[in-house]
Amino acid sequence: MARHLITSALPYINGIKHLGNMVGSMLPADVYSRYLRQRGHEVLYICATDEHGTPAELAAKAAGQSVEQFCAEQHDAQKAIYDGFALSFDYFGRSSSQQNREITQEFARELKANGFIEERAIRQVYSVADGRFLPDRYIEGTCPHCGYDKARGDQCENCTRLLDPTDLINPRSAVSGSTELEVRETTHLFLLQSKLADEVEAWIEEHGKDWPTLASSIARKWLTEGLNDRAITRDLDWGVPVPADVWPELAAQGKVFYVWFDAPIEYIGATKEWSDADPARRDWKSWWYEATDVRYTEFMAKDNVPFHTVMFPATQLGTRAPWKKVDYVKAFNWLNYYGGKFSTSQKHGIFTDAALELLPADYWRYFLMANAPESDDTSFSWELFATTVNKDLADTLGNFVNRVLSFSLKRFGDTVPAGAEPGEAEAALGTEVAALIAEYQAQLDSLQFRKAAQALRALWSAGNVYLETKAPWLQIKTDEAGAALTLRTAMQLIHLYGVLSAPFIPATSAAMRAVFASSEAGEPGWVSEEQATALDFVAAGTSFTVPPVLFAKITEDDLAAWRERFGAQ
Ligand SMILES: Nc1ncnc2c1ncn2[C@@H]1O[C@H](COP(=O)(O)OP(=O)(O)OP(=O)(O)O)[C@@H](O)[C@H]1O
Ligand SMILES: [Zn+2]
Repeated sequence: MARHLITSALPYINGIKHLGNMVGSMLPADVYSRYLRQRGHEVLYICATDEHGTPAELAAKAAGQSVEQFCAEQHDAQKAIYDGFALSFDYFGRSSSQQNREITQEFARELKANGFIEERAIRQVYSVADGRFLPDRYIEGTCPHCGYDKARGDQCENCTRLLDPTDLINPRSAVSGSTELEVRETTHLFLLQSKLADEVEAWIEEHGKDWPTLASSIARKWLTEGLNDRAITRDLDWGVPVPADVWPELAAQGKVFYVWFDAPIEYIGATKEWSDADPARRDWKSWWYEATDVRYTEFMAKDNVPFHTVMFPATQLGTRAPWKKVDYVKAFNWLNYYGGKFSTSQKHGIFTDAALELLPADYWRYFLMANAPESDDTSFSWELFATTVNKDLADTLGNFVNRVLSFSLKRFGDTVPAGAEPGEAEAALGTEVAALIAEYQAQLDSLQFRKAAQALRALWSAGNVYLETKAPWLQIKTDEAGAALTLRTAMQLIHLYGVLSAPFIPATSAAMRAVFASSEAGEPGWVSEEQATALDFVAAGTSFTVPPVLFAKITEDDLAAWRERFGAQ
């Protein structure tokens, strides 16, 4: 069995994430990790908070905290929410860790030794009032093309033209509003990506063949536009310092690496954090270095694709060391919320903390994955959310479980009833279920999450159709043994659902498995085709309990209140 390394794009530290972040990176990675573990694979799912950069510094300042304190608190706050969403990280690290600092510096040393880093003097805008150089996006002014007066130094969001800060009319600092700006010379390290362009292209040709179109097309577009040399350091207080043994002068000036240089390296850094927490049993290097038996899958939304398919591989290739590179890039489009993209800075949409206040994680997990923005941008609407929850989760799954168990309890007591031997209907059901499981597996193996959710729903529906056809509430009047068989068979499905639904709705799945006294505690395994066809998981005579309602229906009143609270128009 292959070992599976899985990472999801690092959530930035500047605040609580929204449902767009959740479905565009961490949640699908979790579903996939859970699925692979259930299939018996060795899985390492790594994520971390991305903590460096100017936005973190400014957010800390706004909160009246030191940046270290701010990041530590925000990391814990995000981690608590991810626990609430049942994200099964093997490790959730921090890009500001000592481990990441050391590995990032080592990458830079190797790139320098191989001739891929060089010092260049550049002219950059300095704000006298703020006492700092301003990154392009922190300079605002009037767009020379369209006259929009809040254009940023890197881009005008009104006409989308790319800008240089010196293009702006009446430039001012976005930090303080000061117009006392000067252009000063400063020296930075440049990663000579142009020297690596051919190699990266050849690597993508060879390894990107099976990537989904969204990932490979963005990577190719980026290459066609040309891989330029990039400044990989900044004049900031907060970041991985430039190593003094190689660049004593720059280190003395307090230069740090640019956040996009150290963030992907944190996938490795966080793996070392994981390993250092239990060094006797964990070996980070075996996952990353000469790791030919590892299959590495990355999850992210489309804006992160260039960094993961082009820039990070270029960085890895430039070290000339056998670092594990990505095998499969699962990229997502945007989840939108009424009139635009979910946005942290604009506080637009539903945030993960608020979502958990409304409903348990499984409601969100299922809805988000069943409607994941896989082939296109997708819009969240409260109506779609309510319909999905009410139809799929409450009616098709929850009601099935409750109906079967309550009726059986009433007529046959609290153990799985014996009754007649399985007949034709049960054989047909077993065959159908086995085929649906094969479909479900195939979709999960190819990371098609919407289709996988459809296959799962089809499995739940098959149980309902069987129950409606056999109608044990009528059967019992004339054929008690037959009614018992129907209920016993339906109970096999409840156990089966408890196993197969676990990647999507882990808590509810555990509740379904716990219905039967015979089920083993802990994470479930998977089912073979023979087991699925035989539908013989829980023996007659096993005691069971009727769980509380698995999914409550969303009412019109709930909807009205939520639309109002979350500004849905
Ligand atoms: N609306 C969205 N739909 C799907 N994925 C998203 C969405 N917004 C962000 N992502 C993804 O979430 C992951 C974490 O992103 P990050 O924490 O950097 O936030 P972000 O991209 O800055 O989002 P925002 O602009 O809302 O702050 C990234 O892979 C990013 O591409
Ligand atoms: Zn403009």
